[in-house]
Amino acid sequence: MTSAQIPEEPVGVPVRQLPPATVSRLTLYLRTLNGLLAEGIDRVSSESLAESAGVGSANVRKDLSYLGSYGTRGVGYEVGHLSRKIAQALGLTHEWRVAIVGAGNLGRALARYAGFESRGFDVVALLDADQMLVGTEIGWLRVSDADDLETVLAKTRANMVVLALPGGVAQSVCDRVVDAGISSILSFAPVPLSVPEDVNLRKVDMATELQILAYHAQRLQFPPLDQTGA
Ligand SMILES: NC(=O)c1ccc[n+]([C@@H]2O[C@H](COP(=O)([O-])OP(=O)(O)OC[C@H]3O[C@@H](n4cnc5c(N)ncnc54)[C@H](O)[C@@H]3O)[C@@H](O)[C@H]2O)c1
Repeated sequence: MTSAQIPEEPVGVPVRQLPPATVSRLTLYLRTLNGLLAEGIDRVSSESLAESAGVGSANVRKDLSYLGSYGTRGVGYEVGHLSRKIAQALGLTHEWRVAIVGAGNLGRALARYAGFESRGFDVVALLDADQMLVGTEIGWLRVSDADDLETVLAKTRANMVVLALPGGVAQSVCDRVVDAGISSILSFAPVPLSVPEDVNLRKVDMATELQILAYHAQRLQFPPLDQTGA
């Protein structure tokens, strides 16, 4: 069966539970595929998809097989079909409406970033507790009062929340967000947060990422003795 003959999955329902590394790579493939679509290219081989996404071609074939997509030898994958399939598996065919809580340096930068919309995320609200910020315009958003969190989330039909708050208030705001019925939360706060099991919480920790990078940089600079032949 060619990829073009594979029946469509119901919108937004992943074919099966995907390994986390596959989910990360799918986002890379999707970016590449969307670039190809924009250039009017309608076929891609697993090798060139692998190369442009910066992963191995065996990874590509394995990852795409989870979605039921097996390219045709010598013909490759149909770009439009594959991009829709990945978007479905990643849940990107849903309407994601993002509210950012905390309009400080980070929240403002995120709110002004124009790249979310093209990736399927509509930033619909920006909230802060500082009355000097409430009512000011940042990008195309007016900062709402964090006291009105529940009302703003309901009014804007937000279904995803980004916490760009100081650590000290993050848990209490997170609890309110969860009580308001939000089950997808991305936190930048430098503290562990607890949420109920049915809530997806992702944490972005740049300092940890930098530490990991430092570790790898150090290994490159000072390779272990057995690799130098010494
Ligand atoms: N994870 C990362 O990679 C990363 C990188 C940078 C910053 N951070 C963290 O992100 C958070 C935000 O960073 P920042 O530089 O924007 O800080 P900031 O101090 O500039 O902004 C924080 C904002 O939160 C608001 N706030 C405080 N309490 C609130 C509440 N109860 N409800 C709503 N708003 C409230 C403040 O008024 C302020 O505007 C910090 O916790 C910081 O440590 C994380």
